[in-house]
Amino acid sequence: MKSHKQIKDWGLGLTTPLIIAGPCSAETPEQIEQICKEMKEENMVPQLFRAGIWKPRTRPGSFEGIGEEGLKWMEIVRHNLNIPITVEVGNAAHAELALKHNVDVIWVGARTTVNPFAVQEIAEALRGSDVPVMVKNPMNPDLDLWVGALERMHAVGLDKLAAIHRGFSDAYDKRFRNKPNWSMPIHLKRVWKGMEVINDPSHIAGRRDGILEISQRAMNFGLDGLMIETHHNPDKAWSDAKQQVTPKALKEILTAIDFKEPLEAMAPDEKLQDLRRAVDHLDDQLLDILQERFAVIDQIGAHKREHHLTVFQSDRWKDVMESRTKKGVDKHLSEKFMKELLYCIHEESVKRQEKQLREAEALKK
Ligand SMILES: C=C(O[C@@H]1C=C(C(=O)O)C=C[C@H]1O)C(=O)O
Repeated sequence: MKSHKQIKDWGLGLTTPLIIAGPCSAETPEQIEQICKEMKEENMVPQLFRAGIWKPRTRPGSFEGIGEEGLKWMEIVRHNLNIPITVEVGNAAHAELALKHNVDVIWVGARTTVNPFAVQEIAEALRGSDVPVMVKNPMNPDLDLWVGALERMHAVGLDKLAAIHRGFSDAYDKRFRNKPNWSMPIHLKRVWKGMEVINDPSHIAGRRDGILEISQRAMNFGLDGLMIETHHNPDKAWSDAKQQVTPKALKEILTAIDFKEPLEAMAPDEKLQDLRRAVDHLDDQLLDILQERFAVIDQIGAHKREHHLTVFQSDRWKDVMESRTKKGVDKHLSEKFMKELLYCIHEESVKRQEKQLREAEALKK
């Protein structure tokens, strides 16, 4: 897999869990100054200060960001708090301006990640610089698109990379502003070894009282940091008012989180090794059972071929689904898990039987 530099090797003195905080948008020099002041007073200076300078808005008419002027205020923050700064870029012009103002870390937003043209344009604009780039997940849960955006950065020589999980747009589930998909960062870490994923609970929850819970879950899953929108007067913020927290509330949230240790960093103890051996053994049994089940499925397939029957049998399938789901639920397995598992098994069954049919037909010819 592509080699990249992890957050600790970006040369900015950052460590994980990386805490990034700052307002959704830079609004005025006074606003930025006040946030810094309260961060200092609360002894809650993050490792990296964020602010949106250009805001991609769903509909025209809302605040679209202060523009280049805000970058000058950000440079003052760096001086004032003595920490690096990060802003979002959405096109090549933004990227060039960010470099001109020595922004320490650049991030690509979800609405940009979905567009490979825009991502490529940004990558080209950053070519030759050594700036670290964090890529937010695309709006839709498409792992390849996310990985692809990171690859585009890597291909122009940018090797200080990280990802941000900010959740995914969902038409129906309105419990979140952007629904988290915890498997997605785990898959990303699997396909790109060592890729760190920061979590953005502000955009996932969409409301400040949901931030702690989402942050805790992100830490439970082993994500590598948090980006939390912070404003001295959240209710009066020019964008994302509902999801921003004060520096004081940020401190309370961070104090309440139980930060977990990544297990990879230490050797598993005896107890854990024993339990894992038990899991290994059970998985072997599970595979034997599956092998047996598919052997019977193949026999049913042969029977269907002889008797000219279709592979998919809806009444039987409905019965299998309902009875197994109920049995699973009685054994404290979730209904969702049971259905997903059974769908998966059934799909494989009908594919195998259909393949048998195709092969038999090919032999006849
Ligand atoms: C095995 C069969 O073929 C298909 C596979 C099923 C399964 O995996 O349990 C059930 C119904 C069919 O759609 C069958 O007809 O019994």
